[in-house]
Amino acid sequence: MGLLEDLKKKILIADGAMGTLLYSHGVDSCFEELNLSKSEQIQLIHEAYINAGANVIQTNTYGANYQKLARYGLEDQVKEINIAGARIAKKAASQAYVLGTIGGIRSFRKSAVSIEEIKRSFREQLYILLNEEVDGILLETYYDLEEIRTILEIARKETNKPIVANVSLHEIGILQDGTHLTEAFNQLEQLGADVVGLNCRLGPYHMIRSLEEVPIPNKSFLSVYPNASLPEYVEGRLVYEKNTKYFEESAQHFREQGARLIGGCCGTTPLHIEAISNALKGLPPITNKVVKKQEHEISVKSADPNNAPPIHEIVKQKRSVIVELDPPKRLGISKFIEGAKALQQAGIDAITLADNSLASPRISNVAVGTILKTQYNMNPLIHITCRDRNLIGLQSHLMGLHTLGMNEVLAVTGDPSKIGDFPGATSVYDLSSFDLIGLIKQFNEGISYSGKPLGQKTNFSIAAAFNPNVRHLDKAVKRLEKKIAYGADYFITQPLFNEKQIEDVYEHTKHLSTPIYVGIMPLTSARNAEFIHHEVPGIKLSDSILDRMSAVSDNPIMAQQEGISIAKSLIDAAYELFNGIYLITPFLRYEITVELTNYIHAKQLATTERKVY
Ligand SMILES: Cc1cc2nc3c(=O)[nH]c(=O)nc-3n(C[C@H](O)[C@H](O)[C@H](O)COP(=O)(O)OP(=O)(O)OC[C@H]3O[C@@H](n4cnc5c(N)ncnc54)[C@H](O)[C@@H]3O)c2cc1C
Ligand code: MET
Ligand SMILES: [Zn+2]
Repeated sequence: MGLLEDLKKKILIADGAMGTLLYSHGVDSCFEELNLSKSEQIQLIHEAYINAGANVIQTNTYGANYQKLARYGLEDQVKEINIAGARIAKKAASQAYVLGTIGGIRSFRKSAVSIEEIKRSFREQLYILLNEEVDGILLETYYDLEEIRTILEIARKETNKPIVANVSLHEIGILQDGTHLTEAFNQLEQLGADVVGLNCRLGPYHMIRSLEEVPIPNKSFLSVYPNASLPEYVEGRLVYEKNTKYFEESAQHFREQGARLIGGCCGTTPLHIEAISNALKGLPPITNKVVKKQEHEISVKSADPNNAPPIHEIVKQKRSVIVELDPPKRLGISKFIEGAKALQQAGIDAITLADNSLASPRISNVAVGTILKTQYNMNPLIHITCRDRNLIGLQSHLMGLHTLGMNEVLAVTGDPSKIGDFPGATSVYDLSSFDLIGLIKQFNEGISYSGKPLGQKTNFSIAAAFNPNVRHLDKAVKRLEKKIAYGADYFITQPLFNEKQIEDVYEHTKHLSTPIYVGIMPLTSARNAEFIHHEVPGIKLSDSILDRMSAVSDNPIMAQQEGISIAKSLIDAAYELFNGIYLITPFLRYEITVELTNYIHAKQLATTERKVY
């Protein structure tokens, strides 16, 4: 009799957690290494699950791959650890089937490990486990559909043994990339999974609700390995509920949803497995069920469109000036408001508000942006960094901006904390700038990161950063192309200080139809020029600019005038080639950026309009 033949006829009980059980026993190191150093402890756990009623157990090899073992410096022991894991489980198994388990590597951070590295590490573990003649392969805790699809394809080519493919959900019925569970199961079935199912992250309640939306698969069997509950922090440790009675009831519901392989994931213990086993004793599997309508099919309506056209449309059609005026570093905003009003009067298209630029805290750009918008009818463009907010904070921030009707955003990585006022502060970087652009684009489709409907579509016009102050402009342009692919509507550059460089940027980007605002930052003194030249990564001033500023180093008024005059020459160069100019106001000296705005508008009157971007 094989595992699949058994599943045709009956419900099989699987085992529960290994990792969290060891953790609850005080183990805080690499769980899989215990296959070598404490094999009896692992064997006792397998036996406890079998005594509790498990017909199917899994090897203690969930994280025994190159990538995860490397965190403990154990990457050269992949072979020994997997061999030992398989042998211990087989020794404990008696009548039970032994699945060789291979856990997912990516969690929600797609870019962390490349698909090539994942393939390599998967193949290595797979061959070892197959070589040890396990009864089947268990793929578990895959948040990333691309990852499990890729490795399932590899596994299916390598073996005819049963493969169980378990994904982990982000929300009820929905995977991280927004795919509905029914669709995910279909794909896994088509790629040859014999059993498809769910494990980890959610407890029985959310898994049952998820399965309610999924038909019983045609060709494969359904598995479910819920966590015991949501975890709680108690005295610094994660603790799950000891809810065995609840597991008895839940087991009945899993059966009603068509599950045939039922076990547990994090937080479950032999007592949970005993509860499931008792609840289902002698009960046949269900073959038919009524499928509930998918909850996330709520129609998504567009939010009220903003009256002003988005910036990327404006700059496609006409010359456009946007000006950065940073929120103050100290409390009190009267000078800031004065500056904003002066720039508004000068006729700029948007005022851009940095997000703690140079990694130093400033008054929240949303706070000052709200005042500008609601009290002065201005159009704030909000910079958003990935540095200061985790995924939860970013989504909340975006929903807040939409609610306030602020649709202009610039998605950037953010300057590193090291350069700012608090060099020890944590930098979050849950998302890269690419991911953030992609997330905002997805918001425009009305879908959150997890694939959950937002109830409305947002109208964000998405700017992205372009840093041409790099050694290889080609590479920077490749990043632009990638940002466009992720959904960037237009670009804003770092300040440029060299006419020749502006031409280079044009030559390298003229194949793109995405508009670019060229950054111009007026220098304010010779020291300011020296600092930028020598200390700001990537930025180099031309010799002539350094000389010009140095010549007026004794006279602050003349230095400011010289800075403005240099900025005008740079504007002249940019004006020839680009529709968009992005002026950066130094140290809240808005009179400088007002003067430059007036200069651009005067040029505009004097020259014939040309449509270039
Ligand atoms: C218009 C504009 C506004 C900004 N506003 C803010 C702000 O409000 N707050 C703030 O903290 N920071 C701000 N920044 C700074 C920005 O976050 C940093 O310059 C950051 O290092 C790059 O951001 P990015 O979004 O361009 O990142 P990415 O293009 O995603 O770059 C990320 C990383 O890759 C590196 N990189 C970029 N290009 C290349 C290349 N060609 N080759 C190799 N490596 C490369 C970068 O150095 C960076 O470490 C702004 C930058 C610009 C251009
Ligand atoms: N089944 C494995 C274990 O219990 C994986 C859990 S999901 C992080 O250790
Ligand atoms: Zn788990």
